[in-house]
Amino acid sequence: MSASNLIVAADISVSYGEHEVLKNVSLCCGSGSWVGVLGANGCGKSTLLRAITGQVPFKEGDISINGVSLSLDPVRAKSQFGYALDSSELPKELTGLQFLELMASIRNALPNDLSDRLIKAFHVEPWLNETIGRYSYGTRKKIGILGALIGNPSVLVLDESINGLDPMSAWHLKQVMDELVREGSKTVIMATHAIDVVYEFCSDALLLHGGAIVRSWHLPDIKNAGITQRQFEAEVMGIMSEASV
Ligand SMILES: Nc1ncnc2c1ncn2[C@@H]1O[C@H](COP(=O)(O)OP(=O)(O)OP(=O)(O)O)[C@@H](O)[C@H]1O
Repeated sequence: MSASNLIVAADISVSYGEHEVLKNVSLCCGSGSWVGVLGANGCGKSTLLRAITGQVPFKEGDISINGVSLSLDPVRAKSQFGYALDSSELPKELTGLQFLELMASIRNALPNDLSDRLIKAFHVEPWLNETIGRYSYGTRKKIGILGALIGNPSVLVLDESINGLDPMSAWHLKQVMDELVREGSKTVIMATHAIDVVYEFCSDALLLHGGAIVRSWHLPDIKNAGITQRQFEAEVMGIMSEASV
């Protein structure tokens, strides 16, 4: 990964009560990287993203976002990323437009070309003056993604954001994320079960199991070595089934 690390997690552990979900996890995501977090249901992918976004406390270690420590300066650290809110976390009583305006006011930002482009590409314009509670699952996902992009943050955190989008919207989202990371100044971290998307678009992949990162890949290296998507998928499945024994 790149020398300029926008997300650094050093030796963090996260528990819900007595249940320890992440154990001494460390990772670095450099600028210009798109990191896919893979793993079986319940392995802790969302928990890792919640720790990175300061929504669950971690024990030991630290997390820094764009060089700002979440423990020492949580407000400034949280201003460094855009997090695509889960459809269940969105304020149902606000219209889509009010939600986007709220995000813009929190981030002291104006709507930018990118949000305008995605609003059109996602075909959400007709919904912007409706309350979010009336949206379909996919439309709520789209508004969450649009909210994350407001203010042009250096770090984008996506939790299963492609899941539930119609194919055209998913295609636009992948293109936009690809363009953003290729510009070189951003990093995207994305929890997903879509191994095909990880193979095609991500620069790096991590596999979580048993509360730990059990394997990581730099995708350009494996592609240069001639490993196909099917072989990559088979390798991931092999490790997941071995790890489950
Ligand atoms: N708020 C919570 N309180 C208690 N336990 C929780 C909470 N959130 C998650 N867990 C537990 O933590 C573990 C990891 O959950 P998490 O949602 O991070 O997994 P995941 O890898 O994102 O799963 P999925 O692929 O199904 O989305 C699970 O055992 C889950 O039951």
